[in-house]
Amino acid sequence: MLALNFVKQLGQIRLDVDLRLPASGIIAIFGRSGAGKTSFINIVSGLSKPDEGHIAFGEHVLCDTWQGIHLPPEKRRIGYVFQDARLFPHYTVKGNLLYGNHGKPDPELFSEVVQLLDISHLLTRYPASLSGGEKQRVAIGRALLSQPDMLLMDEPLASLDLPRKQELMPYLESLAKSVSIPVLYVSHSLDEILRLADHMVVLEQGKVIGNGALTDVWASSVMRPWLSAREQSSVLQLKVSEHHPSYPLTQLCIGPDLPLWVSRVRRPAGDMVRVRIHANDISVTRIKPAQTSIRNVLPAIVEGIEPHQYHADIVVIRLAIGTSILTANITPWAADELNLQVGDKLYAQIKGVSLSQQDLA
Ligand SMILES: Nc1ncnc2c1ncn2[C@@H]1O[C@H](COP(=O)(O)OP(=O)(O)OP(=O)(O)O)[C@@H](O)[C@H]1O
Repeated sequence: MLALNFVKQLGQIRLDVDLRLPASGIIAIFGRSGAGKTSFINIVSGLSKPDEGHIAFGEHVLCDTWQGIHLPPEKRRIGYVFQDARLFPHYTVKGNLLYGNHGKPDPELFSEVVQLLDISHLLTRYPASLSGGEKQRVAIGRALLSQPDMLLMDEPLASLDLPRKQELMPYLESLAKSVSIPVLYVSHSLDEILRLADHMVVLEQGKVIGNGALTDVWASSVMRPWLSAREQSSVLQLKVSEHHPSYPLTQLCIGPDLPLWVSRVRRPAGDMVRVRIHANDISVTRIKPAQTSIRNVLPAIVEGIEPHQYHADIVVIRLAIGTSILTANITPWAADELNLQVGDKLYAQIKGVSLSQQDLA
């Protein structure tokens, strides 16, 4: 477990953090510009000192202002990937990768990292001849080869144009699936976070206003101001049940005896996949429709009904389906005509389910 408890005055803003974070997986640090994200990870890395605080990874205390402990960055066993790759221009890619190991890495780890990031063909090249995405892959490789206990990534895609972002994303997705250390990943891109993170921390004006599993934070009211009506969605982690024998479809399990059919995924039964269901893609009906083209018509119970905070033409319905909660956007007219009440039993028709590109067959 990563225990972070510190305060630091940053001009007008007081950064005030008290968190216990998981010991592995990608932990997104999200918030507006100026919320304190970079200051937060600079304190974890040791580049900056808190006014007061205690930071420990398991038994390893990195900082304790009361005991006078403040390990310098190089003693913290932390890998850091910045927005710009910051490679040494006079070293080849291989030289850059070996920098943190005094030229002698574990050969097995070296080939694993080179393979993960697909950089074997770049090893003899110099940074000046690499694209922005390739440079970032090398920077990530260098950080991993230093065998850190923790990785900090501060907007690693921010300086790249869209095609380069798309080029790097599959490597980050592979990294996300393979890391066994915590990765603190600063970003203000919700798309990136949805594709990569397991856990999410939301900062506002230096304070932690959201912290937990990504699916829980995503469903919480904390995220409302960031999502337009079109982007409002539920994010669920569901188990693969089976693949359709005739059609390119896969059945996921959204609850006991509740199948959710999605485009075919490339994972075997039993694996978990993350899906996103937009609130605008769910409609509700009191009677189970017969002979509909929509494959996913599921029994649901109304858990909540509230007007949309920012859109007068939308009513947000929270639906319990199996063990999941989904939100649906409907018009106030439809809500009145259906005379919806909390506790009502309905059918939810789900028109679309998005999956990550990596999960699709
Ligand atoms: N050493 C400092 N002295 C005074 N103010 C500071 C200091 N460092 C940061 N700040 C202020 O603290 C706030 C948080 O800055 P920080 O860079 O951590 O935010 P951020 O969330 O990473 O923003 P961005 O997304 O724009 O990078 C900003 O208002 C910044 O101006």
